[in-house]
Amino acid sequence: MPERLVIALGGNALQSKDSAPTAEAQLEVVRKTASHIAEISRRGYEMAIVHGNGPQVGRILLSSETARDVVPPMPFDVCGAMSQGYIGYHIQQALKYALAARNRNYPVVSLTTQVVVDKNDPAFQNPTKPIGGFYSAEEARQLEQEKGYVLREDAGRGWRRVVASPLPRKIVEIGAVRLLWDHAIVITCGGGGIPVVENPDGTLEGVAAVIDKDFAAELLAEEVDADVLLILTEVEKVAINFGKPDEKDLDHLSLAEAARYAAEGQFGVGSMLPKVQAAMKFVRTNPGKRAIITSLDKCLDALEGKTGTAVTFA
Ligand SMILES: Nc1ncnc2c1ncn2[C@@H]1O[C@H](COP(=O)(O)OP(=O)(O)O)[C@@H](O)[C@H]1O
Ligand SMILES: NC(=O)OP(=O)(O)O
Repeated sequence: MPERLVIALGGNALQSKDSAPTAEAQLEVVRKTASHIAEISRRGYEMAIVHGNGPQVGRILLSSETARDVVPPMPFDVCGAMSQGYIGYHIQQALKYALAARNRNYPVVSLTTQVVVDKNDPAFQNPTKPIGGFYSAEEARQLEQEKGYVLREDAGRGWRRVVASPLPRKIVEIGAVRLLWDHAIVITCGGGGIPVVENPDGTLEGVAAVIDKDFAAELLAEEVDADVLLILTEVEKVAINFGKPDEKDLDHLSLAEAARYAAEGQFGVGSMLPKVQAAMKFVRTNPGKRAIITSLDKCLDALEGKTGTAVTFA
């Protein structure tokens, strides 16, 4: 049986820090990302792909709000759906090409995916998810006053708008993902999924939030009974004492070690911490399985156990 992967793609798989955040620049980065994913597919793994959307949904929202005198602004959930659509389109197009270059005529499909959140999730009272671009402290103050945004300093890189990031509870389209799994590479739960709440009468309603894509990928991995949750980001390994002279890369983290380091504050809140938490949840629920945190360009070596940080139950 081929190993089944759920791959979570981080920001660097979609955008480069060195270029303007245009659609064209994104497609160029996505083409490189797609060649890594196509190579994973060529080695015989089955997979679904989850991607982030923080920078993209923030910019769509800003465009929509800026043009409010000309066209009615799009609600937040619709902006999330738009980000899912265009990022999925880029990955779908680039991956088809990268697979064909390896003589793999394998279908790729991106699925507009809604993810149910709890409307009483405390995250709605405490926005934490950075979206869009960066501002100076002065611009941030001005935006807070003029537009009522909430902005926070983001890891020494500048100020960013933050929005609620509730936990994913249920993937609405999971039945479609399961049907598609045996026939295609499915791009799903993009941007963590379009956040919706369930009304008492069973109807769904979009809400203003951005779900963490690593947590959504974890839920998906549980739901499709994946063998591996593969979280791809900028760093090859999770470290302790990150950014300090005594920084130490970790090849392996047991659940107990991960919990201890997390309690010590070893993982960046809003960056590495959610990845480690997602990995912990996956192996807690599936004690025989593994989660891997590594960089995009090391993904194959990491799957073969040669690098990356493997998170396992024991
Ligand atoms: N303990 C740690 N070990 C490794 N990287 C860490 C650690 N704490 C924080 N980080 C940072 O977290 C980043 C990954 O988070 P982020 O960039 O938000 O993820 P994403 O790839 O999903 O966009 C790494 O590139 C690194 O800068
Ligand atoms: N939705 C989400 O987690 O996006 P980022 O990975 O871009 O923060």
